[in-house]
Amino acid sequence: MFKVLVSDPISDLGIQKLADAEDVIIDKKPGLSEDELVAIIGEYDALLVRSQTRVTPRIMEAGKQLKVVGRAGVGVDNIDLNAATQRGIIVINAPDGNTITTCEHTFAMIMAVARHIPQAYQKTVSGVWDRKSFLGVELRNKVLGVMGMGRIGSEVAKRAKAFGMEIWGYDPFLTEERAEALGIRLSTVDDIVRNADFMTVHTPLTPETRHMIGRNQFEVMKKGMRIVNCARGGIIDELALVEAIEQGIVAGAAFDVFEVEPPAADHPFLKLPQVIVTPHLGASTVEAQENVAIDVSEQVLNILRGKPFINAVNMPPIPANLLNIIQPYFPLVEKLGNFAAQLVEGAVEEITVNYSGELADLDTQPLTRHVVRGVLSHHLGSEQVNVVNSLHLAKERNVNIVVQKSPLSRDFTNLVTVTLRSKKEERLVAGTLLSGYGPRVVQIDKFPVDVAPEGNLILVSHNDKPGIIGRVGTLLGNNDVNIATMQVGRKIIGGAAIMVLSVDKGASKEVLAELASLADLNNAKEINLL
Ligand SMILES: NC(=O)C1=CN([C@@H]2O[C@H](COP(=O)(O)OP(=O)(O)OC[C@H]3O[C@@H](n4cnc5c(N)ncnc54)[C@H](O)[C@@H]3O)[C@@H](O)[C@H]2O)C=CC1
Ligand SMILES: O=C(O)CCC(=O)C(=O)O
Repeated sequence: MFKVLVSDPISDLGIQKLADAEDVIIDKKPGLSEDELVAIIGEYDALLVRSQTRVTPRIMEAGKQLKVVGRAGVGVDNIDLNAATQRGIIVINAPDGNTITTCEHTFAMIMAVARHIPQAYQKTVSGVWDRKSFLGVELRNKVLGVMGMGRIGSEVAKRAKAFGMEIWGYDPFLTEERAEALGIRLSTVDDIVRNADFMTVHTPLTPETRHMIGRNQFEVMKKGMRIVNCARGGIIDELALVEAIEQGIVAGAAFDVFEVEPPAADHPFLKLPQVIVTPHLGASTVEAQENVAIDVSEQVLNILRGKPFINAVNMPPIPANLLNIIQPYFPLVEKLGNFAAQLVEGAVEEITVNYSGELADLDTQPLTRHVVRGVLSHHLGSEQVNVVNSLHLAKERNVNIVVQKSPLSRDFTNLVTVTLRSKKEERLVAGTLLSGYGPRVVQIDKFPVDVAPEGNLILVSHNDKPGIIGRVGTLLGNNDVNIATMQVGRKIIGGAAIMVLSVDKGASKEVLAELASLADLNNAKEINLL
C-alpha cells in the first residue's frame, strides 16, 4: 500500500483517480506547519502540494520513504529541488493544466488596470457616484511588452492580438520563426522597457529574472505605462515600482504575486491607489485546479507503481518517441551495471558505457542513469539510488562517468557495454535485447556468452581443460545446488575460459570457496540479479 499526503487544498475531483486506486491511501492534511510535517512525513510515499507548503530539506530528510513530491501547478519554487535530487526524490509538476486560466487572469488584470475597475467598484459600492476619477485607456494600438514567451506568455500574446495590440516579446528561446508565427515582434528587454505602454512578465523567478525590471528599467520607461505581474513576486522590484509610481512614470500596476506572500499589512502596494492586487489567484479556476490535480495524480501513481512518467522537474524530460525506443532497455542496462558491480574488485572509480548500433544516434542519458543506478545500488541499496539521483550520487563519490558511442555494432542491432574500472582491475559486461528472447548478456570481459541476466548466477573463471565441467557439476550437486543452465565461453582452445551457471538457489560462501579450490579453477563468484 502506498501512502499519499495531500498538504494543500487540491481539487477532490482531480485526485479521484488516486483516491480510487486500490494500492493507495490518501490523507488530506492542509495547513500543517513545517514541524508538523516533519513529524508525520516518515510514513508517506508521496506528498502532493500546491504553492503554500514549503517542502524544505528538513521535510525531505524526515521523509524516509518519500519517493515523489507532486506539485499541482507550474512553479516549484516552494520545493527544495537540490535536497530532493540528493535524496532521490522525484519532483513533478503539472505545467499545462493552468496555462489558460493564468493567461485569462493576466488579461483580466490588464483590463482592470486599464479601466480602474476595482477602484471604481469600491467607490461605487461605498455610495459615491464618481465618473471623473476613472478615465481609462484603450488597449487598441498600444504596445504590449511580454517578458517570457513560454506557455502563458504566448497565450497572453494571442489574446492581446485580438484586442488590436502590438506585441513585443522577449524570451531567450524565442526564435524569429516562432515570433513570426505568433505575429509578434521579437525584441530585447531594453527595447520593450523603452517602448511598452503595457508590460506583463511571464518568466520563472531565477537569479537572472530577479528584479529584471528594477530602477534602471523604470527610469527609461514611457510615462504613463502600466505593468502586470501574474508570474512570480520578485521579477519586478516592488520598491523600485513604488518609486516609479510616485514619480508618475507608471500609471498603474496589477499584481497577483509578491516578493513575500502574503504581503505585510503596511506594504505600499496595499495603500497606493494606482496598484491593484489579487492574492495569487492566477491558477484559481475550477477547471485549472481539476486539470493540474488530474495531471499530477496520474504521474504520482506511475512513479509509485514504477511505471514511466513525465514532467519530472529534477531530471530532464524524455520525449515520448525516444521513451518508446529506449524504455525496453532500462531493465537490461540496469542489470548490466549491477552485474559489472558484482564482478569488479575494489572501489569503482570509472564507469564507461558504450552504446553501439542504432542506440548510438539517440539521447542515451536516460539509459546511462539506469546503468549508474545498477552499479551504485549494489553497494548503496536499490532503495537509496534511483534514476533521479544516480548521476548525482556518482559525482558525489568521485566516480567518473564516460559515455562512448559507436554507430556500428558488428553482431547486434544494438549493444550496450559497461566497463567498470577500480584501482585493482577493469571488468566488462555487454548485453543486448534479442528479439524473442529479451535481455541477454552477450559478453563478460573478453568472453562471448549468452546468458539471461536474472536470478542467481555463479561465474567461474578457469582453464579450458577436459573434465572441469564435470568437477564443478559434481561439487555443486553434492551441496544441493541445482544447476538450471550452463554457458561456457573461451577465446582459444585450452586457454582461459569462463563458465556461467544459473542455479536455483544461491551457493554458500563455503561452497564457493570449495569451487575456487578445484584444480584449474581460478575464481568462483556469485552474481545475484533478482
Ligand atoms: N499566478 C499564478 O497563480 C501562476 C503563476 N505561474 C507562473 O507563471 C510563470 C510562467 O509560467 P509558464 O508560462 O507556464 O512557464 P514556461 O516555462 O512555459 O515559460 C517561462 C518562459 O520564461 C522564459 N524565460 C526564462 N528566463 C527568462 C528571461 N531572463 N527573460 C525572458 N524570458 C525568460 C523561458 O524561456 C520560458 O519560455 C512561472 O513563473 C509560473 O510559476 C504559473 C501558473 C499560475
Ligand atoms: O497553486 C496555485 O494556485 C499557484 C499556481 C502557481 O503559482 C503555479 O502553478 O506556478
